[in-house]
Amino acid sequence: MGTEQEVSALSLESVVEDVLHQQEIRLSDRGLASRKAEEASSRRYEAARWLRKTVGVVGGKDLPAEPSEEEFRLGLRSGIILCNVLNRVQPGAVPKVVEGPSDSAAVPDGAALSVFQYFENVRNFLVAVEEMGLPTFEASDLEMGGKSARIVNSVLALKAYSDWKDGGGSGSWKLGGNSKPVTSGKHFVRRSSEQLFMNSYSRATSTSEQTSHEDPSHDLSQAAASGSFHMLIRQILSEKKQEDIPIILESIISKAMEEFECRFASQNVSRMKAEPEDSTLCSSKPLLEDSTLWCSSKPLLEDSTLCSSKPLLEDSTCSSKPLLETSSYEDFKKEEETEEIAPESSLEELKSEEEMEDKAATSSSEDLKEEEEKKEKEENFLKIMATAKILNKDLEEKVAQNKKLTGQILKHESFVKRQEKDIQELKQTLSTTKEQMLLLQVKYREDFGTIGKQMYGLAHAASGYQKVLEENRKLYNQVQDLKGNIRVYCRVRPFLPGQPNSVNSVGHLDDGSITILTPSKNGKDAKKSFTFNRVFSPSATQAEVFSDTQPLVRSVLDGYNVCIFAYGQTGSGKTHTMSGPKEITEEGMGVNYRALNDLFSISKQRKDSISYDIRVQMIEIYNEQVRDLLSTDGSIKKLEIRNNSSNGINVPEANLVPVSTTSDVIHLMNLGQRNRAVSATAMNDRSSRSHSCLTVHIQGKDLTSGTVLRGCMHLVDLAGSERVDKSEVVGDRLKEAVHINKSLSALGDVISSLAQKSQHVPYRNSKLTQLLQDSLGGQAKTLMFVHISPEPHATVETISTLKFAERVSSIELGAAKVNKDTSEVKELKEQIASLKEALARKDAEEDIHSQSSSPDRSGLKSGGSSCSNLSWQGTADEDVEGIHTPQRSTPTAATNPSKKASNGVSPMTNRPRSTGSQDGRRRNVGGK
Ligand SMILES: Nc1ncnc2c1ncn2[C@@H]1O[C@H](COP(=O)(O)OP(=O)(O)OP(=O)(O)O)[C@@H](O)[C@H]1O
Repeated sequence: MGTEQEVSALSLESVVEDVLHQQEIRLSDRGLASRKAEEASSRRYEAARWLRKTVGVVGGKDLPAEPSEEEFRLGLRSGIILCNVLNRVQPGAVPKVVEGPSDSAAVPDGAALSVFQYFENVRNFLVAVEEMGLPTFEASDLEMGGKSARIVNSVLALKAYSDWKDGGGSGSWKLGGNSKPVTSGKHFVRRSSEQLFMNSYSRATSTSEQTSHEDPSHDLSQAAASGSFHMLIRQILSEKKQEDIPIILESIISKAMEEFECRFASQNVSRMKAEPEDSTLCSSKPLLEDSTLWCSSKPLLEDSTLCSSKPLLEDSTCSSKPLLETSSYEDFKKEEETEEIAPESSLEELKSEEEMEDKAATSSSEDLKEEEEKKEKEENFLKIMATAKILNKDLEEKVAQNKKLTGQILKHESFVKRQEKDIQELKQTLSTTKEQMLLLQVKYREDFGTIGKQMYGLAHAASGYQKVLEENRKLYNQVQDLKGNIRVYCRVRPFLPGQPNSVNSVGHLDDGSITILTPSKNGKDAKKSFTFNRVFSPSATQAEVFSDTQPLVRSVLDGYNVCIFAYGQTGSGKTHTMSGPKEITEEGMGVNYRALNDLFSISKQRKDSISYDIRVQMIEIYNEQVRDLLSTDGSIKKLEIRNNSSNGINVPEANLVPVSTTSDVIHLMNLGQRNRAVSATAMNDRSSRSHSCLTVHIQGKDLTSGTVLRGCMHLVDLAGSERVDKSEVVGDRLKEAVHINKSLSALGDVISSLAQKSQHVPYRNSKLTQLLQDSLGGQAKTLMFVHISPEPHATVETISTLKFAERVSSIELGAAKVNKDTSEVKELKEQIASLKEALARKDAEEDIHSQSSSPDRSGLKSGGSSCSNLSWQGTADEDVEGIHTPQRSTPTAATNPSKKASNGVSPMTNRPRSTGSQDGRRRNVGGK
């Protein structure tokens, strides 16, 4: 509200100020102001000189002879000079003059007590002067600058009165030359002097508390007098309601306008009525003219409504007080008449009147000017009216705007109400939604519970499915085991660095089959496909290769015999698969290392239930000689292979080294590699010139039952078959190649026999077949890695190799059996052994006894020996098929002439051996 009030007040004030300012500018344009100033100065000097002359120095301070307006005002401010001079003129007029300090400068102007006392003086002076019927002024005129004119007038009137009195006081005294009897009482209708003073005083000390807000026009007059129009408007509006402001402002303006119009009308009437007596009225009342002029130059601020602040104006011009004061032209006329019927004037007075008339005549031109000025003032007034109308219009517009704003506020209010209603509805919806959410949560929880149960069932079913799958796999393996098929994995070597690799003999390859291309052939001969248990591409890693081998390796710990052997053409990657590259890295480690590491970790896992003893042998068959690769004394001993060993060790003379860590294995492998016969050939710069065999012997004792499990694993890296024309070997290398090829050929024969389920299997045709007899024809689990090279020039050997592998994979060995000795079997074995020993001892004793009693019996004995030998020979015969050829040869040659034929020459003789071999195998199984 404050801002709007201020704006309204300011706009109103600015309009008024603007008009006043324009008026002043016009006045100054005509030099009126300067003229008035000159006139005022001369009158002031006159008054000052008279005062000085009459009272001299009063209150310790002299009044200058020609004081400035300020000096004049300040000089009389204490009222002492005024009271003194009045007492001189009219002794006793002011009974008590309050004297101030001798030096008024010593007391600050603002000292409250002094000021109050001074007001007392001034008040007394003004009352007295009023009583004398002389012109007065207002106490506040002494306080404010620019207000000395009325003081001067009053002083000069007193002077005139004094002069009149000094002149004898005859006749009636008249201000300005017109006789005016002091004793005749009041010559002008006026309010009481007390009221006059109080009005003056109240304005001088007016505060906001003293201002009535009930009547805006009154406030207007008050404020205009105090010069704080802006403050007033603000004050009026401060306590009003927003919607009342335009109405109040409108009321102020309309009152102002009414006042203007009234005044304007009054002025016109006044002028019209004054015109016939213009010469007398105007010429005889210079003071009145001044006042009129002053009054009309301040139409708004100091108009008739503000008359209370202009006693002089009230006194002199009724026309300026049409509303509040009762003075009017009629009154004025009456007074004039009263004056006219006053006591007769003296001759001098008449003279003076004549002079005045003359003066009036001479000043007629000035009157004309005055008339023009008045007209101009009227025009100005009309302009002010127009401005006021514009202001009114502005106000009306503002009222309209206010109404519009009020409408908008109402709209907003209804909008806010709607919003509140919406919010309530939303809150309702929210609470409903919350409830629904809670219900949903409960339902979801239930659903989740149900889903959880179902999931659990599914998981159970899934695990069951996994179990079934596992079972299937087991069953498949069991079928494989029962059939005793030799597993065959095929691995294709990648092209070696620097080799031309644009043409590849391997056409197609997947997990279980491989197709070899023969570009030289056409038609269906150009492609040959083979199927194996597993086919590894050239990119297969060592780890991938081993992962498929791992289950087989682990079965050693369960008491099975396992044989893994690498077969292939020279340079096809056999050594790489079994041992790894020349520089062994963790990723490059071959099956040998990985298998042993795996055995170690499993045995550690089972250490609480089974105690394992792991030992290794490493031998090679070089030029048909068995050599110990773990020999540390540098001597290469020729070793024998025995297949009837009860402890499963076929080469008992070879070093059997216990191992328990990977580093042990690495150490042994390095030793074996160093001892192995390796040479560079045209096909392979590090060609193995021997078959090497790493044999792992494991014995596990069940810590609970005492059952002993024995497993044996042969990890064989065969020497590569080579076409000597291609390998370009001569001398020792050629001899090696011949032996290698011969042993591989013997292996091929054994495989063929086994594949054809021949009754005779020629194991003893080579050391290699003798060594692998248990694995190829026994209860072992056997895996062959068949290696091929991708080079096209090796295609013939590749196809031949793969055909051989196919034959191997068709071999059915029968179910592998666990080498498990229960304690009862052990006992029985021991009993058999002791009985055999006892029988042998008895036989020996009997032999000695019969030889000593009868020489003929020696031949019988020999025959008996032969039987017994037969009996032994049966075992020996097994040895013939197996290992103990030297032991076997002597008794066989001596006791069984057909033995020679049994060396694979005659199928007839071969059959019982073969059966014996099969029986031996069975016995061996029984023995185990
Ligand atoms: N899978 C393979 N990845 C990378 N290189 C291989 C792979 N197989 C073999 N080689 C490399 O081929 C070369 C011949 O391999 P390796 O010596 O193992 O053949 P081999 O069949 O043992 O030969 P030989 O019968 O003459 O002893 C070696 O340099 C070997 O590192």
